Amino acid sequence: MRIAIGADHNGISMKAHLTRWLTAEGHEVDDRGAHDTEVVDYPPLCADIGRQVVEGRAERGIVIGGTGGGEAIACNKIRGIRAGLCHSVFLAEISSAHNKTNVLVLGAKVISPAEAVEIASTWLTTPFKGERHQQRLDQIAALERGESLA
Ligand SMILES: O=C(CO)[C@H](O)[C@H](O)COP(=O)(O)O
Repeated sequence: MRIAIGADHNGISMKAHLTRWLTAEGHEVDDRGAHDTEVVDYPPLCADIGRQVVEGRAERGIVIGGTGGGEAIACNKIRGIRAGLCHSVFLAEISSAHNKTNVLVLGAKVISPAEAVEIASTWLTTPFKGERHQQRLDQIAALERGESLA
């Protein structure tokens, strides 16, 4: 799978760890930065990763921050992105099975690199369940288009 990965200054080392693992698993990884621990703002990075996905240059994206909360908010501002902040294997499973997330967000201050690998592995391999969950994704897409569901 083609995966675009990015991290702010808090996630550099976790990004390197995940990139090594993803590459060893046979994925094609595009490391979009940051490339050092100089303090950076994460919204431009989130926008870049999101656009890589919605414009088809990557099938999935992974973004790493300190906690990942702001990164998830920023990624979800990009039309077509469904970003899930997952700090457990269970959340990663539901994020793929129910939410069909196309960006995984992680917090390097919250989980270990080994946990990040387990979470990413589950997120990448869990299939979307469709059915009633597709109906909800359709409703989210309508919200994104500015439609009122009420
Ligand atoms: O996780 C994050 C947002 O949710 C960021 O990584 C975090 O807010 C960056 O903060 P700082 O510049 O103090 O390292």
